[in-house]
Amino acid sequence: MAGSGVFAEIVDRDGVFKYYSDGMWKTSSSGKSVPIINPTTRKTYFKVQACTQEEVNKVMDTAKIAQKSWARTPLWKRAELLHKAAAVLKEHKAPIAECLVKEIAKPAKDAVTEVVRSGDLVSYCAEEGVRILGEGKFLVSDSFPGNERTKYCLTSKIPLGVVLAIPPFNYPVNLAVSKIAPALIAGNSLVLKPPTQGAVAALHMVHCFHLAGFPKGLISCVTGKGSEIGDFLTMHPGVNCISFTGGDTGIAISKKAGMIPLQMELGGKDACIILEDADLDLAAVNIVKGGFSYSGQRCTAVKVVLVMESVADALVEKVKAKVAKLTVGSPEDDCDITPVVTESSANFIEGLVMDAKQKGATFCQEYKREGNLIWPLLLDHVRPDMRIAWEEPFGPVLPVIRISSVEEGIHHCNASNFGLQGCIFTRDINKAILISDAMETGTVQINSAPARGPDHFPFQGLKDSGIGSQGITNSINMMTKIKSTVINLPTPSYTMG
Ligand SMILES: NC(=O)C1=CN([C@@H]2O[C@H](COP(=O)(O)OP(=O)(O)OC[C@H]3O[C@@H](n4cnc5c(N)ncnc54)[C@H](OP(=O)(O)O)[C@@H]3O)[C@@H](O)[C@H]2O)C=CC1
Ligand SMILES: O=C(O)[C@H](O)COP(=O)(O)O
Repeated sequence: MAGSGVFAEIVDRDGVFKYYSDGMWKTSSSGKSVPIINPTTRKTYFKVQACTQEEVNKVMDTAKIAQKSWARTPLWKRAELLHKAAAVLKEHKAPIAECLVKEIAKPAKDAVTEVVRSGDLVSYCAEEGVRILGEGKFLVSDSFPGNERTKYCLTSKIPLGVVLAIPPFNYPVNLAVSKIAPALIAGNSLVLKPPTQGAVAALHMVHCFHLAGFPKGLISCVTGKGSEIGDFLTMHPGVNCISFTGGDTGIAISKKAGMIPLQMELGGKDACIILEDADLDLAAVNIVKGGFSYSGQRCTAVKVVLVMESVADALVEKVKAKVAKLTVGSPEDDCDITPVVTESSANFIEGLVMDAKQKGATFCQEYKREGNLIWPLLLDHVRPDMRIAWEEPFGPVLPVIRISSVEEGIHHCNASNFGLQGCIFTRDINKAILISDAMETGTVQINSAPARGPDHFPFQGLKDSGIGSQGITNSINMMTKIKSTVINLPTPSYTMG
């Protein structure tokens, strides 16, 4: 049960969940709260604090102070605390998963998986951090022309300072720890601004770090609508790095942020290219899993199928048969398709569907919606003049475009403003590599649906899909900078005896 047991201290007497600052759970002086609407019932289920700018300033001050002593904490001790946090997270997976079910309508099983995956990510990050931060580089001057060996250069990876983490609603725990753990193992302090939908799950996750015994002020969590408190956070002079996952908001942030490192993972329009020699059964399984998991609310979801005309009828029939077996209903019942996160999201999705209808797409199922719940919909014979061919529905609606050549498929994929992932189904590995090399996306999956996991794989978006690269190792490195220390010898010294 949310806010009970060890979590009782994170909620106030009025049932409003507190924010976390200076190692304590606090009620905001704003006297205002932000409602979290259960996507299934469309009624307020939780409330969180609407933090003030003054409270953000205080958080930044304590983060800056705490980071200085944290940077003097041995790597093995940092890792030890992260392992403890991972264990606490997993121990309390049930109440945290329940929050995900109520706040973002994540199917119960997937919700538990997200929390366990997050614990595993934190532990892997602890081990990886000890390894890669425990070594640097040693260079000698005479490797460059004209130099004797009179200089030794020692390089090490040093922390950036205060890292601001802003995760999205669809993974409010996993995409939070994917920023928190690398920041901490690298010696930074961390300020978290969770998504409104998913904030209570995130607060429970933060409490697990609190219970693990991290130093006061090192980790903070401020809540409030991104549209109200977001700019103050991302433009705050106390922030030394921003790691953001979400939509076009990230593009706006990148234009406002100062001279600081940015890690952005944004939207996607992941294309699935089906060649004539593809295993259509395998492709159909992956298209349904990739296109409809968590009701399509994943940046790595399959967002458009580009299928060779000669096999299109057969593929569409296979996909239709699998779509018909998807269960539709409440996340508590572990249905495959659950309500999308907000009414505005459902309205946006409906707009794309109506546009496709008006322009003549073939509806493989009747369009059906009840509140935020939209039944899975496959649209065939989609054409490039339809919005759904290019825009990201972030919902259970999947367009199929029939192509007459592989080049046409690659062209459509590369004409998108997005460049996150893509996938190819073919039995010819040579063709797969050629197409993969031609696709302007950060990742290409061969014979499987796009996916970010496993979480140690490098994960990056090109074009409007992001800045920099995620994945545990890349995130750790991105949250450090290099420092060189040069020892100057009075005379050349060669170590060859
Ligand atoms: N690449 C990915 O993995 C994801 C992409 N998306 C894309 O984004 C779209 C919208 O999803 P959503 O989660 O609402 O994404 P948003 O980009 O709107 O929100 C992502 C995060 O940014 C916060 N935020 C909002 N405005 C600001 C601001 N001005 N400054 C700082 N932070 C801000 C949000 O807080 P708050 O919730 O309080 O607004 C949330 O924590 C989706 O339809 C999808 O296209 C969404 C999720 C994941
Ligand atoms: O932001 C997202 O939607 C996630 O990065 C997708 O992660 P997944 O591929 O593991 O679901």
